[in-house]
Amino acid sequence: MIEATLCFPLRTISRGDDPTADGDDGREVLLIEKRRGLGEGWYNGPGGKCEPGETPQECAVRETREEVGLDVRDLEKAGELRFLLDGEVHTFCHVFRTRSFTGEPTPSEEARPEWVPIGDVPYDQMWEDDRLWLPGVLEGKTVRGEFRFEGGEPLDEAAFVDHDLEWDVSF
Ligand SMILES: Nc1nc2c([nH]c(=O)n2[C@H]2C[C@H](O)[C@@H](COP(=O)(O)OP(=O)(O)OP(=O)(O)O)O2)c(=O)[nH]1
Repeated sequence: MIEATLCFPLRTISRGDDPTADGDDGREVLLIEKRRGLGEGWYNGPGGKCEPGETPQECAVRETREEVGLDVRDLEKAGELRFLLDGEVHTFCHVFRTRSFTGEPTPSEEARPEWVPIGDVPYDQMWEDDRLWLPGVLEGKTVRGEFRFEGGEPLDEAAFVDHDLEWDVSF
């Protein structure tokens, strides 16, 4: 089983009197367009696999720095997601969010970062399950989820079959 993390940096920008502004109140999330590996070509949060001896928080901080050059702090645990492939746990993913960071998002070989208004998150260019749990995570909720895929490796080519979700959990 792979242990992995995702980190969603959040900010609120001032939109002044912009009449075209939608209902996000200027709230944005830093997404990446993944340039290689699992989920290549899709949008996601920064993140990746935990290294031996590393806590999930340490992993999320390291991956965010490596992928987009942002130093995140004060991570808040927002979710635990289990991805099953053909009945076996394939990946256990810890999800974090934070409003504390320093640095400027910078592209790397792995990722192209982009601030996205939370009402414009491109769910049609993301893992199929993300539309089920990410909106709640971006609204400040906590979630525990299980997502079942079938069809063999790699996970990002398997078919998403069904899921269970529990909201407002404590970690
Ligand atoms: N949003 C979202 N993320 C997912 C899903 N399934 C899944 O593995 N992930 C995440 C967990 C990890 O952060 C990431 C995959 O790990 P990774 O980025 O290290 O994978 P990789 O193959 O590129 O690995 P590497 O060689 O670069 O270390 O994708 C999903 O359904 N939705």
